[in-house]
Amino acid sequence: MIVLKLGGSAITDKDRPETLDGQSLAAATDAIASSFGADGDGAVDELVIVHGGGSFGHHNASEHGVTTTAGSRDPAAIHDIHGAMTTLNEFVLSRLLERDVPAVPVHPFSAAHRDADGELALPSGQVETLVGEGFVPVLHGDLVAHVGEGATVVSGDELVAELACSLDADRIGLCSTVPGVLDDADTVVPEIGSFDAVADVLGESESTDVTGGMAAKVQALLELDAEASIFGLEGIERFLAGENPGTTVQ
Ligand SMILES: Nc1ncnc2c1ncn2[C@@H]1O[C@H](COP(=O)(O)OP(=O)(O)OP(=O)(O)O)[C@@H](O)[C@H]1O
Ligand SMILES: C=C(C)CCOP(=O)(O)O
Repeated sequence: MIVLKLGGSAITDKDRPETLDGQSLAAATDAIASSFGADGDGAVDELVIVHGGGSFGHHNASEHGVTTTAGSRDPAAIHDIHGAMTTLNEFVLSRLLERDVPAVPVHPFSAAHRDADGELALPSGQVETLVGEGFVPVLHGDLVAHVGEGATVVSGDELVAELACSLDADRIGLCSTVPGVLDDADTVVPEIGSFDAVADVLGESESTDVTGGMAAKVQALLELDAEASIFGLEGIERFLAGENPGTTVQ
């Protein structure tokens, strides 16, 4: 079982609200299509995809003052933010379907919630069953009901971390707009074993981002038992083939 996140910054133009990066999304979905269901060694047949928001959720959430901890009880705000994410989800699904990947949507807003402490509960039975039936479930960063807050943002990275545990994933990959975690000299750090070792170079996203950029990503991955990779678009095919492109977080 592989859990792969397509970062919003990799598949959208993060600086222009609700703008797809069509070329990058095509490259990502080409890479997935050539690995999923392929014959021979290393073929991928159990895959869950999660995508982030990029320019399709962060701008909306930011305008409404909604983050992973500060929520909203305004139905219009909720429709706006969730609607932006389902629009992007439709684009991702259609590009995958065009390439014969049996992709189907799973919307976290309808399934997950946070308790009063912000702990996320995400059922995974539907995802596991869909995978067992030959589908590729495609989840996305979204809003979730949050006790005492209305609804707050859940990032794709958080969903990946939850699914990795509940599905006991063998491999976890995060594709972003960078080729991995970069050091001061913009060189890819091959391995990260502790947050302190890289805290100085880890920052937020350069674009509007309500979920914490690279620092939050690394923190979420360090909490997992399994190792995870962070890589750029060019790394997807290698990752799906069993290699460790970019940065390995363990
Ligand atoms: N040390 C670092 N190495 C690499 N990127 C970093 C670093 N520090 C901060 N960043 C920023 O983190 C960004 C990646 O995080 P971001 O949350 O934007 O990624 P994403 O998951 O692809 O997008 P989204 O959150 O929209 O799904 C990079 O584009 C870069 O601007
Ligand atoms: C902003 C929203 C609604 C989702 C963000 O998901 P992410 O891009 O994975 O952080």
